[in-house]
Amino acid sequence: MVSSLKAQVQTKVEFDFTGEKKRIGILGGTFNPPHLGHLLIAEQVANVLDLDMVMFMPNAMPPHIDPKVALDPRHRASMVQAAIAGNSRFALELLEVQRGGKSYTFNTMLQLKLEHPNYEYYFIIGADEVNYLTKWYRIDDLLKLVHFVGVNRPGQVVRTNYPVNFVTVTDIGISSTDIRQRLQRGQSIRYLVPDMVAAYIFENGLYLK
Ligand SMILES: Nc1ncnc2c1ncn2[C@@H]1O[C@H](COP(=O)(O)OP(=O)(O)OP(=O)(O)O)[C@@H](O)[C@H]1O
Ligand SMILES: O=C(O)c1ccc[n+]([C@@H]2O[C@H](COP(=O)([O-])O)[C@@H](O)[C@H]2O)c1
Repeated sequence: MVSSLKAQVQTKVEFDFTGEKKRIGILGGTFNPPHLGHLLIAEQVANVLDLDMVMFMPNAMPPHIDPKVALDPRHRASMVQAAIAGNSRFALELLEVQRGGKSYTFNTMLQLKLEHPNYEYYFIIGADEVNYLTKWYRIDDLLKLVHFVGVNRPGQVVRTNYPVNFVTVTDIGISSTDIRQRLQRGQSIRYLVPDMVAAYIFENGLYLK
């Protein structure tokens, strides 16, 4: 599968010849802004699945979201960097931000899989996104590149025929939408996001209108 798709990769690929095997979680997101729900699901999935790392991967342009709603990717990436600071198992993956344009996960994972053929990738998604997989770009091909890991999200009942491995995490009803709305109303976001993310938001005057 991977070799037959090599020709489709437009971007520069750096191959990994070490042959090292790793179990890598990917938490892709718009992170507009990142919040404690993201950190919690990454931590708990990493523990249950014994992952070596979880890469937090902000998208450039979310494929199916109004791009006007999402902040500049550089701000979102900076906030992710602030959010994951201090956790040695978490890292920032900038591939989509650097590539720019619409961030289709198939294109991204194809490139990562070519670079690291010995890594097993576990793509973590919340229950809302599990229900949406039918709409993802080249979903059947993507399923050959990654294992999907679904997690529960309050208010979301999962219905899917796709092969998703479910990990039960502590229910946490935080969303970026709610945080943006609180900021617009002048309400506190303390304890919803890490302090460093709140500081970044206030220093840069984000989400005020
Ligand atoms: N509280 C949560 N519980 C479980 N999964 C979550 C939670 N928050 C986000 N996720 C999952 O994390 C991934 C990235 O989420 P995203 O950055 O879009 O945040 P969001 O809170 O869903 O944002 P928005 O409210 O703007 O849609 C998605 O797969 C999403 O389902
Ligand atoms: O590739 C697709 O078609 C696709 C469609 C919807 C979402 N995604 C990815 O799923 C992740 C979570 O998306 P979101 O919109 O909930 O932030 C993020 O990495 C998106 O780029 C990918």
